[in-house]
Amino acid sequence: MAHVNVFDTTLRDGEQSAGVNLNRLEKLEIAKQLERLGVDIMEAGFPASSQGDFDAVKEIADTVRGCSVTGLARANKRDIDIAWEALKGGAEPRLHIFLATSPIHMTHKLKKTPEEIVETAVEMVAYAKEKFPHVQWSAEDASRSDLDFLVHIIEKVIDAGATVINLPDTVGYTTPDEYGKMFQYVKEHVPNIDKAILSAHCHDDLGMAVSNSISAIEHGVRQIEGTINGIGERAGNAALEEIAVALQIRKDRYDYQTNLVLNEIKRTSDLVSRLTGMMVPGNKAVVGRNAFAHESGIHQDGVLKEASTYEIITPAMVGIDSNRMVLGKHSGRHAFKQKAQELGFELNESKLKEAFESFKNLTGKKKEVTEDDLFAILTDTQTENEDQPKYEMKAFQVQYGSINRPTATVLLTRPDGEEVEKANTGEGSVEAIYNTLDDLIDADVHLQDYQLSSIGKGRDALAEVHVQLTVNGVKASGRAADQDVLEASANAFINAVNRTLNRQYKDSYQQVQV
Ligand SMILES: CC(=O)SCCNC(=O)CCNC(=O)[C@H](O)C(C)(C)COP(=O)(O)OP(=O)(O)OC[C@H]1O[C@@H](n2cnc3c(N)ncnc32)[C@H](O)[C@@H]1OP(=O)(O)O
Ligand SMILES: CC(C)C(=O)C(=O)O
Ligand SMILES: [Mg+2]
Repeated sequence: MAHVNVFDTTLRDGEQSAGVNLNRLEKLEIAKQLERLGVDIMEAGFPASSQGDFDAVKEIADTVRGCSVTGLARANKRDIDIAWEALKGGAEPRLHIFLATSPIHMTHKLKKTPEEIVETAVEMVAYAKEKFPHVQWSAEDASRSDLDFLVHIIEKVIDAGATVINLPDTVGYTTPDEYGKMFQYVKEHVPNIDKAILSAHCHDDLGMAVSNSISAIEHGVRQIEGTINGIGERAGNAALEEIAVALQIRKDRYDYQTNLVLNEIKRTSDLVSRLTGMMVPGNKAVVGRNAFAHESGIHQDGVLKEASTYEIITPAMVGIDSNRMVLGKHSGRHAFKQKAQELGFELNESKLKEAFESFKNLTGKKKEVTEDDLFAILTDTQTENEDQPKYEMKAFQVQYGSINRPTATVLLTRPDGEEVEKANTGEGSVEAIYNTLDDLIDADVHLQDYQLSSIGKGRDALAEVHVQLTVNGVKASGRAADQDVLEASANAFINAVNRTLNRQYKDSYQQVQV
């Protein structure tokens, strides 16, 4: 199995993401985690670019011992000298010099001829080699460079002392096939290529950074550059966690290994996301919040029976505790039952059916059904005596305005099955409902206490109402939860009345039994 070095550039190219700015301590914290993750080389920054970056690179180089620390430099003596000052205390001082080789960059940006580019590259690699034991040279914009020019300059910089040759797809333009062939061509045509390790550095402008990187590995590259969470210039770099996990999961096809400690991936991703402020999209491969979440019933059922039906990566492999069953609009009975059991409810089939219907009903009204919502639904269903006669509200309507007295119309099924409807008014909407219910219920009912609270947060939180009533002189409490405050209020009232009916029913039942 061939070994592929992991070159992490989260702290350099990753920090080049628009809007990201890490201070020295933040960089150090990420560097320590990258060391735990097992990267072979970390690019800690661009020392000549600012005093802040110089200080951060120096501190990281002086601190980290588990891997090689490198820094970026343009092809000029000043950048190289400053980089040496920052990196010389490192365990294995390493410099990364870059110079563009594409016609577009040479002509318009550097304003140099190809010959001048070769001369500068050779001179600067040789200069760097006087200080650094390891020098990596990058042909910026290699994927848009002339292949024979690349072959020519690579041979020269290897002769000048470069031990790693990086051929970046700087603008994310290449395709897996084309990028692979470029490395193949270089391997076949550069006579001294065996003296250097080939490296790939891909950007994600066309969404192909990871595929391009893997193609490069298949064509002889033994160092892969990228960032955690794929952050980086423009659309970002190749996401290292995706490459490492792809190599592991598809080891049947890819005979390569890295030193990455895969179960440190999640922690590294969280840390980078928090400190850079670059949120990881929910659907991001390997580390996204939804990468191990299942909401649709068929998938949940499959995963509950055998996780590998819909999961190709185990959460534990990348340091995530477990998969998540998200109960929502697309969920089915199997997952609902499992969640109910997790929450401590043992429901019989008919109660499960009833609770499931209430849950599905709620998913039509609410974007996310939380555990608290489920608890409320399951408590209601579990504590409801299904065999007993009861009042049930079929429909209600409240007319409310600042001028007119609120009026409630309620359609109710009585315990004997008869449907009755009445309307009444009140000082407020809840009182109008309660006065109407009073008229419809065959008992002397008095409200003693009413409490309203919310289950969860947000505009779509459930309202929970607790009431204390006296029903024919007997104290009764009732509760109900609903997304609508008025519906919860009505149902809490009815629930309290039904509970006294249940008590009477039970008493009479027990008398018959005796
Ligand atoms: C593909 C990449 O990711 S490359 C890395 C990109 N990263 C960064 O640029 C982040 C840090 N950069 C910076 O802080 C600044 O750009 C600095 C400090 C490096 C330079 O700042 P300034 O001196 O103000 O120059 P500025 O950034 O405007 O222009 C870049 C100069 O470097 C030159 N240059 C670009 N690449 C190279 C190179 N590889 N070797 C030598 N010179 C280079 C440009 O031609 C230009 O030179 P000019 O001033 O003679 O026209
Ligand atoms: C500095 C180089 C390697 C780079 O980041 C790129 O070309 O994308
Ligand atoms: Mg880059």
